[in-house]
Amino acid sequence: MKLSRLAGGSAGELGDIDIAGLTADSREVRPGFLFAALPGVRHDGTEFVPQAVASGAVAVLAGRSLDAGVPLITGQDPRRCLARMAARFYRSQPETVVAVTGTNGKSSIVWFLRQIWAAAGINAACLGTLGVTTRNGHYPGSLTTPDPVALQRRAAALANDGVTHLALEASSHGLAQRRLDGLRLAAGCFTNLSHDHLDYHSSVEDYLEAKSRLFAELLPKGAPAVICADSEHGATIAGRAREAGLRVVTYGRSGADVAYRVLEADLDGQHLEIDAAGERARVRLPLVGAFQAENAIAAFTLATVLDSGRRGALAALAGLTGAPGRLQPAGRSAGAAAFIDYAHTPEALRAAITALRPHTAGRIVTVFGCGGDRDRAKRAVMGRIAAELSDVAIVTDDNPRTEDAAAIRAEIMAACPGGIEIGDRRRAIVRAVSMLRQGDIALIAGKGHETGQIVGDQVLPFDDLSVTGEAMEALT
Ligand SMILES: CC(=O)N[C@H]1[C@@H](OP(=O)(O)OP(=O)(O)OC[C@H]2O[C@@H](n3ccc(=O)[nH]c3=O)[C@H](O)[C@@H]2O)O[C@H](CO)[C@@H](O)[C@@H]1O[C@H](C)C(=O)N[C@@H](C)C(=O)N[C@H](CCC(=O)O)C(=O)O
Ligand SMILES: Nc1ncnc2c1ncn2[C@@H]1O[C@H](COP(=O)(O)OP(=O)(O)OP(=O)(O)O)[C@@H](O)[C@H]1O
Ligand SMILES: N[C@H](CCC[C@H](N)C(=O)O)C(=O)O
Ligand SMILES: [Mg+2]
Repeated sequence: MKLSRLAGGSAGELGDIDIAGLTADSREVRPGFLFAALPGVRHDGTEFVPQAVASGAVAVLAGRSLDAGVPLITGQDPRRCLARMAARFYRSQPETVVAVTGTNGKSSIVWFLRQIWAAAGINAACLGTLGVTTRNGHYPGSLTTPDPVALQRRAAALANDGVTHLALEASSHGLAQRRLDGLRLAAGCFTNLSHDHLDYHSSVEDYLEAKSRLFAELLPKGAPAVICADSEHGATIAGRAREAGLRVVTYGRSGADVAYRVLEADLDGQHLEIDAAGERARVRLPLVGAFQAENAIAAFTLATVLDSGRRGALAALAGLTGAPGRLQPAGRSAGAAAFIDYAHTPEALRAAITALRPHTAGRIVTVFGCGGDRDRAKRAVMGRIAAELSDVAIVTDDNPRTEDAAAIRAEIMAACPGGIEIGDRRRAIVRAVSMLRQGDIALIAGKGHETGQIVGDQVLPFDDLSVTGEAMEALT
């Protein structure tokens, strides 16, 4: 593609060069590429311009003027320019793209929405922490919201494969770093906001600001903003959405547009009563836990506010398959049950333990830890929540990464009175399961679908689901 077209006409007389690809990483530059020199957390990408040019970059995008020795495009917001260039470069995207943001629930909602669409015969995909899922299969990914070049490349590949509907996760990093700024969005969803990533965002306000970009800046006027009415920050986001000319739609126990209540719950699912568009319906959701009902209702609201019929969407709820690692059953024996869950934030841990409480007359034994090289402030809070809400709390290792695992556990233990410390995750799980008596539940939290444990720079194979399942089988 010609540089002038790629730049949206802003490259002036230098725009006749052909651009073969684009990247923000000098190590990935190939001959004929445009290199985007972006300001980062650790480096300023302009440091790498000489290296990029030496590797064959024929144009540079930067936030300020500099002597690159090749045509230079400057923009005040180079991350946004890169996202838009990537969209022009890869050209297509699925017709309907929905972005879901919030601290918790994103992966679950996009996972459910894809299934509701698929049940209506739509060729749909979802993209996020769990990777990309289409009707043809599942492709693992690494980031929740990929960088804009990878994201636009993927969106185009999906569209070229006939995918018309895409539900994707908009992480706060992704929104702050403009990774989604090249997409044409049809609707947005806000779930909730609670303590997370305060190592990256300077304050809760800054974190909320990143999330609100989806509504204030990215969605086109008139698009639906689907917001959880039960969330503390829902009203703030709804205000921002209205100011931006969006159509606010709320869901939840107190939702104005889609309201629901749980009538009955057991270890295999729950009966919901749903009020939407002046009609009341009952559905059996084959998933456990209050937060899963909330996420399923979010997906139902998104589907119906766009183009899916209400009746089909209700029927699809009854057939939903849970997202891997989200309150996923991991075995039942001797009258006890075990679940694994991806709760790695304080509110998620609270939601997971609270979700299981109505399902047991017995005790809840919680196994959890905290990841290294991540927000330290959440460790004590998670310790307190686990101690308060569970009957037994076992503190173990999550992904220590480059930190000292014992030091992470000590920060949790300091706020987890009565907690039992077992660093080795397998031993912690086996111990938790061995404590179970008739009616008890074990909750193995923090790693959900992950299949490795990150220790230093190594990823050691580890899977909560199979370790817990084996321990449950051995329980008599
Ligand atoms: C903290 C964070 O979000 N970092 C992202 C950020 O990197 P950075 O600001 O640290 O980059 P940097 O190292 O300072 O370098 C600045 C620039 O120079 C470039 N560079 C760097 C070195 C070099 O040799 N050559 C070169 O060109 C880098 O590619 C970058 O563009 O910008 C990079 C490129 O634009 C991203 O790839 C990188 O994501 C890294 C991989 C990452 O791990 N991000 C995680 C924390 C993340 O985004 N997580 C979210 C949230 C998940 C959740 O909600 O739980 C996600 O969406 O997954
Ligand atoms: N609606 C919700 N309210 C509160 N907690 C929730 C909700 N949905 C999910 N959770 C908790 O958050 C965990 C992660 O859920 P999910 O993967 O759907 O969220 P996410 O926003 O994609 O998270 P991440 O940012 O880590 O990708 C769940 O395992 C559960 O513990
Ligand atoms: N996307 C999140 C996942 C955290 C998962 C948890 N197991 C941990 O390692 O803290 C992160 O990278 O912060
Ligand atoms: Mg996710």
